[in-house]
Amino acid sequence: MAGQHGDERAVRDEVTAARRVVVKIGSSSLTTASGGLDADRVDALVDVLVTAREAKEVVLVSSGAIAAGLAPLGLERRPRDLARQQAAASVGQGLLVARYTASFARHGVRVGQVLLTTDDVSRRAHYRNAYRTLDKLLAMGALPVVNENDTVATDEIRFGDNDRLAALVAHLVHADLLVLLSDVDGLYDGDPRKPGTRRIEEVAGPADLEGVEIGSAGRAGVGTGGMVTKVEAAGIATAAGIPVVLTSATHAADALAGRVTGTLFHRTGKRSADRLLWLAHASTPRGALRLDAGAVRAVVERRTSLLPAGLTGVEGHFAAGDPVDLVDEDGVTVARGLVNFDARELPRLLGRSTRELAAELGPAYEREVVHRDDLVVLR
Ligand SMILES: Nc1ncnc2c1ncn2[C@@H]1O[C@H](COP(=O)(O)OP(=O)(O)O)[C@@H](O)[C@H]1O
Ligand SMILES: N[C@@H](CCC(=O)OP(=O)(O)O)C(=O)O
Repeated sequence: MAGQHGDERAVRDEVTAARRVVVKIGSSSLTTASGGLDADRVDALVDVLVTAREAKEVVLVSSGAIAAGLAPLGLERRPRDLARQQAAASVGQGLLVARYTASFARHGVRVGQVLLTTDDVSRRAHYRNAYRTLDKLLAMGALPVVNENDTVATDEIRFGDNDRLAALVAHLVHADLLVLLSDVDGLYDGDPRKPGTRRIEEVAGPADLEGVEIGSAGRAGVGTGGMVTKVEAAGIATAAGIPVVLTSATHAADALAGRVTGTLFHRTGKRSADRLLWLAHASTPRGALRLDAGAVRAVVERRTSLLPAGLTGVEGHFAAGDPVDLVDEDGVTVARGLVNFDARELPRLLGRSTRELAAELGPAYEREVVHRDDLVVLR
């Protein structure tokens, strides 16, 4: 696929010119074979990021909290249960950030730790706040080090992998480039441990991924999603207008300087309305609202708010502000949105006009069930 696309040069130029970059590094690139953080590898990454900062603003999304916490807690491998993973993350996150703080301090650079959950990025007030904090850190010359807030995230609301988190952070901070660093130097057309597989140099769109065997985590055993989550993350970022370079940590300097390395994913879409990307990819629906055919047309085609008149059913236990799926009469999900009512309030509103409800129950009931600004169409 290399060189087949006429706009390759233009995309490479964009990569070189990127002013704000999100770099994500996986656990497998930060740990030693025997477990624990590898100070030399952290230092090597930090040196590259410090050089990149001469021309760009850099946000680092770093995994490694769980991996760093294993040895200090006497664990031989990554535990499967959430509670022990969270205990390891709690111990490891402190060690990880201490390591980055010391390593960046060699260059006089301050780091700021930012721990995010899915709620922080799918609810409007939290989203704005996360953006403001990251933007301010950059403006004040500090380097944000982002990770998921592993110790408080429950199974339902976890990202679980930092690849998708990195794609969403790239969108959140309005980055012009996402660099995913792993222990493998790009996307291969099959499991790179098998002889005969080849690195794919460019992915111009989903068609270039047909027939590619995208496998799970590698031999280090400390990573989570393998290539699957990296390709998903690249899909999210490129659809939102951000090109992605996927390569190994050892090629980080090349990637950041715009030299040809790893796999380059071209952007496939334009920058989308801010928070809605998070709503589609970061939130877990807490319930479902069933819509009649007229409401489906209004929401999907005319992009209007969802009113109680178009509702025919409610499922799940959710509170006002939670993400819910909007499903059609056949049960197919057509959109996702943040609902303005608790689940228990909705049954009495089904099929009623807002005017009728306001007259009967008071002006608070004149509001939309889901406002169009809080709604993302999924089909
Ligand atoms: N098609 C593929 N191309 C490249 N790597 C792949 C592919 N399929 C599976 N992998 C595996 O994915 C691993 C990277 O994922 P992971 O271990 O989760 O890394 P990280 O800790 O960097 O997030 C590689 O080491 C590789 O063995
Ligand atoms: N938040 C977790 C990250 C999990 C994760 O995505 O790991 P990886 O696949 O190595 O990027 C941690 O810090 O251990």
